[in-house]
Amino acid sequence: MGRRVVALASEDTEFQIVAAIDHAGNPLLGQDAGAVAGFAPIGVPLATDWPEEVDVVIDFSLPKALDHCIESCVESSTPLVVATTGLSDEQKVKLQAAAELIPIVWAPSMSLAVNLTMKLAEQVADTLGDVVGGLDVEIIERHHRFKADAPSGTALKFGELIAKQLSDDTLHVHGREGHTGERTRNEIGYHAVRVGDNPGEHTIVFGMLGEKIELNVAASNRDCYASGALAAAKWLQGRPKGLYNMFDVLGLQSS
Ligand SMILES: NC(=O)C1=CN([C@@H]2O[C@H](COP(=O)(O)OP(=O)(O)OC[C@H]3O[C@@H](n4cnc5c(N)ncnc54)[C@H](OP(=O)(O)O)[C@@H]3O)[C@@H](O)[C@H]2O)C=CC1
Ligand SMILES: O=C(O)C1=N[C@H](C(=O)O)C[C@H](O)C1
Repeated sequence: MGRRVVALASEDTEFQIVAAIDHAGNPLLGQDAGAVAGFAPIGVPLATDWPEEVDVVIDFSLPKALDHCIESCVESSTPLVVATTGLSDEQKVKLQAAAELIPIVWAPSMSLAVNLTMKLAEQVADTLGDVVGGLDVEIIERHHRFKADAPSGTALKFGELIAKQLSDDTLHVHGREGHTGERTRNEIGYHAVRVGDNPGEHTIVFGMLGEKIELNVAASNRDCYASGALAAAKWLQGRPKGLYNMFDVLGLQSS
């Protein structure tokens, strides 16, 4: 994702890339970030040093890298876009605490289509929550074989938003195996498929007795996430401290 963010930002005159951060063990350190992204050099080497003064930081990394990123942004009062998924509960609390000091956009998917589909999913769950015979919700996500976390942060977010529209005692069930017995009415099932270079696909199945609805949203490439993160970075400029998400950025927040 770092490569695509660099590529799209370097084509956008509103951005000036001043740093590209990776960890000390990365063999590409010292190489020009533009060239690493497959384009012309931009005069910014891949480095470990945190820049002193920047307008915004975009983080697509690993949970283990995020703590340092949050601390550095708080220390330098820099707005932050967090796209990394698979955070621990402790990290989520840390992020919330940091948002009391700096403006942060945090979202498991920066994609416009995914965020819009989340709104549709909320609407379906709200409308069908009490349907006669019951509503079964299953979330199937597909990603590339390199993905480190499962289920995807986006699948978990879909589940969280849908659960808010259903009963308070919703159970989140990850996969099924063996003699599971009948499916209960109050569970949301998650299924993580890892195949090839899939850039991300989510299918939300709302199953009833006699009919079903499926919402499917699929990326053709990863630029939807990079461009969403860049839109979030622009949107953050001049915002007060606080924790925001892509619904805020895209104007999809319900009143
Ligand atoms: N919110 C969204 O829209 C999206 C979120 N994501 C999430 O973004 C994250 C990154 O995804 P992706 O780019 O595919 O993953 P990659 O593994 O390809 O990239 C992660 C990068 O972070 C580097 N890294 C590791 N440790 C550190 C560190 N301590 N400091 C700085 N950089 C470090 C890795 O280096 P090395 O390879 O050497 O370990 C690697 O270059 C994942 O959590 C993914 O789920 C992805 C797409 C969209
Ligand atoms: O790792 C990925 O690739 C993606 N991760 C995010 C997630 O976990 O939801 C977003 C997107 O689906 C791509």
